[in-house]
Amino acid sequence: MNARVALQLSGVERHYTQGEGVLSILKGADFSLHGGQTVALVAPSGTGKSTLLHLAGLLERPDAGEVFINGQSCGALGDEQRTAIRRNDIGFVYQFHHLLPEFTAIENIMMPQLIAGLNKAEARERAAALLDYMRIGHRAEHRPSELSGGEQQRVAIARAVANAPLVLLADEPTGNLDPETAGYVFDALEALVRQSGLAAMIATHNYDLAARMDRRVTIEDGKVVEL
Ligand SMILES: Nc1ncnc2c1ncn2[C@@H]1O[C@H](COP(=O)(O)OP(=O)(O)OP(=O)(O)O)[C@@H](O)[C@H]1O
Repeated sequence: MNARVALQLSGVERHYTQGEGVLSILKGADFSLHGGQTVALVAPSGTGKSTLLHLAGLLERPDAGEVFINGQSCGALGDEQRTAIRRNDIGFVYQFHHLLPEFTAIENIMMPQLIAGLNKAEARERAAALLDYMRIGHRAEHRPSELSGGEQQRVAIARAVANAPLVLLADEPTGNLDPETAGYVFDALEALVRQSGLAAMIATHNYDLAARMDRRVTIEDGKVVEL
């Protein structure tokens, strides 16, 4: 295993104001994840899984504490630098694929690479390789509406890793799939993580899938706890 710490949260706090009161979701959460490692985030609804993923993915800023990506402290960085890290080092997969409906599967995977500055030929070549790796090369020219749920999620995973991120964050990536489809989408995700050495944190309510990951954590009293 790659011993590099790809993602670290240190003393992270997140509080939301709700009317007159304050809802404290994270209260000094510590967590770290190495390259090549998978961790399942399994916690009851409303305990802060999405909040944790958003903070780890630099989509939100913590009220206190620090998020490190590949050893770099991100709190003091400006929005532009955070966006650059998010674009280059972090991949996201959501429960619903969020693919662009008017573009084909391969174009959806090319998009983040073009934004990152690759030329079209390079982006297409990598997108095609990822589609093959996810065993959906034959669906490259189809639009999302012409793909099954499992195929859409595999395209979304390929898109998330198109720029070879260090960290993959997934929020219920198989949540809207039947168990069998969820199983093979997860197989593809797992193979990709092993092969690429990225660090993956996957929020899931599926205990069978969680059991297959290297680690399992939950959120208890605003802290990240190993299971
Ligand atoms: N912007 C916000 N303002 C106020 N409260 C918020 C905000 N975002 C989240 N919350 C609250 O914080 C709590 C944690 O939300 P979060 O979405 O992180 O939970 P979750 O564990 O991902 O839940 P689920 O499994 O249902 O998706 C919830 O009670 C939610 O209502």
